[in-house]
Amino acid sequence: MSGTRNPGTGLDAHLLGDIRINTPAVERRAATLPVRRSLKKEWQAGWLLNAVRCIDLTTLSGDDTPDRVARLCAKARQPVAPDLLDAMGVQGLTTGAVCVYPTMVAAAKRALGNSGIPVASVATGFPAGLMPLDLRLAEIRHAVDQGADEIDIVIARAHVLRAEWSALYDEIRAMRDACGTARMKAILATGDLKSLENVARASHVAMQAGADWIKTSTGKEGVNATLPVSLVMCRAIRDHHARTGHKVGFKPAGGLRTAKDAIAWQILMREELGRDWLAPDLFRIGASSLLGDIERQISHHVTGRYAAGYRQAIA
Ligand SMILES: O=C[C@H](O)COP(=O)(O)O
Repeated sequence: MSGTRNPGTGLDAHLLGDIRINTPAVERRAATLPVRRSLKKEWQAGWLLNAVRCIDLTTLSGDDTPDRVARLCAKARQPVAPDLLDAMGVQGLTTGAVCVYPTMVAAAKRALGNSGIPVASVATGFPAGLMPLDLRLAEIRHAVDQGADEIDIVIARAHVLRAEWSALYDEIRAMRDACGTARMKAILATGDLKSLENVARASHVAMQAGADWIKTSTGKEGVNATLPVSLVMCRAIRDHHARTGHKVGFKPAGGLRTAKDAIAWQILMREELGRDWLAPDLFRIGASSLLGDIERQISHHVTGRYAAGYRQAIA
């Protein structure tokens, strides 16, 4: 990530109290986003390649093993078949990061070697976050000791649902301190937060507490990333930038499976936040099974036909 980090601010309770969301207007605007730009074919391929470099290629399963993580890392290093990239004149394409559980960080670091691809680790009792705070902080420190470059924390949803904003702020601030030089993504688990107002409030608290990115979901909630929720989070990011001058990144995650999804979310970034938010330092897509469809579409762009599924064995 280039540039300075978001240092956060004090907790601004007034701002939280003033938040009002016009839900029908948000839903209408979100519905227009996927159809907003009719992309020329060449541009579509460019947007798909950009999506690849912004993917946090993820495995967060109970049956993860170091071997599976090593295979995922091989895919992160070479996310699209070299012949397709050659045909498009593209070199050195990698995913934005790989994202794993803390016990898999060492295996990911080994497999990624000197590729420069960051390892992101979930922590703080992912996905529910229902562990004592000292254990959640210890888990962050463990992941950082293992070599994690980025930490994806989960917030305690109860603090949002009970409007305990200073407790939420203090916890996230302590997590940011425990991360040290590792960049911190704050997962809001928006599917658990009950209202778009709560999504906006939690976004602001996380940014005020120093989150480097705010992220929609763990992938384990009943409802994961949606465009309306993402729109509300992006507007909170825009507002934070206008107030403080600091740019916070955005990471939609959970349920993003198709090349169409990848393009819709990039249009959202472009329309609501601008070009700066289309690069991996400010935009990541958390996904375990998106890359396969993107590669299929790229293959179709280059060869005029869809490749067989076995060519995109992972992700
Ligand atoms: O952070 C990433 C998510 O856990 C991925 O969710 P997914 O498996 O639905 O792509």
